[in-house]
Amino acid sequence: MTTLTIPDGSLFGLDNLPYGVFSTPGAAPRVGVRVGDSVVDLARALGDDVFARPTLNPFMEQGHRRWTAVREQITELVSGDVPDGAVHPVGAVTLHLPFRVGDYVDFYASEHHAANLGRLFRPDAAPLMPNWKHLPVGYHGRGGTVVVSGTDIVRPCGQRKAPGEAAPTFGPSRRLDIEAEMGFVVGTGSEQGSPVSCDDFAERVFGAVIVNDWSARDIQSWEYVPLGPFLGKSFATSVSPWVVPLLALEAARVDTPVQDPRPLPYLRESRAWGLDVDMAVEWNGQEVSRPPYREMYWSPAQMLAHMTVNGASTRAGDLYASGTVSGPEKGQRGAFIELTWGGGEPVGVNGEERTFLRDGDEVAISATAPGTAGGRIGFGEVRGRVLPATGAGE
Ligand SMILES: O=C(O)/C=C/C(=O)CC(=O)CC(=O)O
Ligand SMILES: [Ca+2]
Ligand SMILES: [Mg+2]
Repeated sequence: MTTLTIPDGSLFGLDNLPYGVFSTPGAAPRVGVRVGDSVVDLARALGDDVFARPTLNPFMEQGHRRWTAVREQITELVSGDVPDGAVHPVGAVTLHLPFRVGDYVDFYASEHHAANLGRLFRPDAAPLMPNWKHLPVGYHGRGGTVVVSGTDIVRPCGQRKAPGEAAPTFGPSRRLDIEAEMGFVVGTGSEQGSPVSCDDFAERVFGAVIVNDWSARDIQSWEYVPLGPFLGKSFATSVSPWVVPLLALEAARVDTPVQDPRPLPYLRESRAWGLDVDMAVEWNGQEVSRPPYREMYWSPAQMLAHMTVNGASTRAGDLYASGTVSGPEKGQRGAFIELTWGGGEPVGVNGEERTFLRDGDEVAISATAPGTAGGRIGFGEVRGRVLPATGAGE
């Protein structure tokens, strides 16, 4: 038997217990839970084959009651002894995409981000569109290109047209950007024709991850009218490898900002699901921004209610992201297009003036929140490096 030790101040204490999918050399990927700097092999530790699978989906499909029971079982287990061979140092395992991604939706829930992008993309219009305070605006993204942290991102090619140019040219994006977001993973799906209410959010959603919605701004600004983001974003979306259960976020729950006008009844929550999550963005190892999730106007419960109010079904593994997290201050902006105001106000990164991403650049987004034990819990990070464009000439 092995006794687990949790370092003092660890962001992965017993009040966190995030799930991931890991492998050791020569063994198939399976579900693990992170405790301190260790990964506990749940199939071995709990003797349940639902965890001997390469994704969290089968476990998530078992539903909320089972998620609560397993969390209690794990707490008991790791407070005592864990069977030998069921514990691995986190540095010795490979972490995989933790769930099979179904549909992917991206919202636009930060008022600060939406207003800033409005000013940058549509300088002649009001910063916020008339619908923005009535519904959580979103678009359907591409679930098949969601990748786990650590996956390299090849610079996308596409049609680009700068404002002064008469016609588009084809080639590698010159304005490759990030978007720091939180993502929510549906655990138990819902039937077509059965909207999910705001108050059923915790029953349906298994947990949260950090998302980087890589965005090619030059491709985006040319293609997006009138149907919205398409190839400028669908080439890759990165997620962190640990899914923090919603059950671990009780102490992080806060009110959303005042919503005025009052939302329609289907968007009303008995108690708001704002989240007091602090995010940080590092560009080539230097922190450039600290986006505050608590500033998000729409809650993830409202997003789920909106996404299903027309009767659209959901499935285990569906992912929906919050939209870029930006606060009111400059140092709280979650995208480089905002941070550098369209590339016109470079930021200093390791002594260089930088605007958009260059080949070889690496971005890491991390997040923490208050835990139920009085300290903080961590989401880990989502990291990705930009590789040069391949295969496509101009
Ligand atoms: O305002 C626009 O035209 C575009 C906005 C975005 O690119 C943002 C988006 O993907 C949603 C978000 O992350 O907030
Ligand atoms: Ca986005
Ligand atoms: Mg994307």
